[in-house]
Amino acid sequence: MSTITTQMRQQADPLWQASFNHPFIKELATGHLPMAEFRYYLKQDRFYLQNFATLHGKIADQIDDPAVKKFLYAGASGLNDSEKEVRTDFFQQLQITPAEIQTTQIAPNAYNYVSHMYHELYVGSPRRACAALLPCYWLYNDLGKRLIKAGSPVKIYQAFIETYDSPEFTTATNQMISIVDRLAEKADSDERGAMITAFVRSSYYELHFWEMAYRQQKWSLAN
Ligand SMILES: Cc1ncc(C[n+]2csc(CCO)c2C)c(N)n1
Repeated sequence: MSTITTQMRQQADPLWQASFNHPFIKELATGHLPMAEFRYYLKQDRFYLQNFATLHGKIADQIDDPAVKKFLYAGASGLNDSEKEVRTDFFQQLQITPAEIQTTQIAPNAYNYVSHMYHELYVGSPRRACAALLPCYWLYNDLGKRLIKAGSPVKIYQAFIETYDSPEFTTATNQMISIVDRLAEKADSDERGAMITAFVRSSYYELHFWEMAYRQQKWSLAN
């Protein structure tokens, strides 16, 4: 029997391929991505990252396994250091001020993605919530490894790519993959199925996060 994370990755593959081929990613690499779209992404991602850290803590509260608890509490205390530093830097470079952040409306896909993760924890289980967190690490690590080969001619895009290719981030990703595999060992087949669904749905929201930024999505039909 293959591991649950292998099954997850296989089932989500069409969504992952669509992320790798999304114009936001392609243009990030060529340097043609309009800065307005990257700024939009960063502002929406701020909301995502804050909730992502909060969720780590809330899941850790409910998990028994001490090693998993420790990993999640570390994630709750903030993002990994390089990601945090790089984001502060980006906001300064692009002059995204606290006032601009305050007046930013959270867009539908960012809201839906975060809501999905809370749903997995509070209506589902801590195991399902961990499965929902995994594409965040894993997809970005895969993207980092792919994009680093050619890099980007735009300095800030290159810095963004480098964050996700670092050895620390690869280690964290591998730890999270092992955690999900371990949590699945004691789950029955319904729960395992629900974990896979949670992972595939997060992969969908990851894909639509690029689309959201590329289209500068709003709460209206006209875009
Ligand atoms: C929509 C979205 N998905 C994933 C990440 C990447 N990411 C966010 S938190 C974290 C864990 C450790 O820092 C990682 C890898 C992102 N930035 N935005």
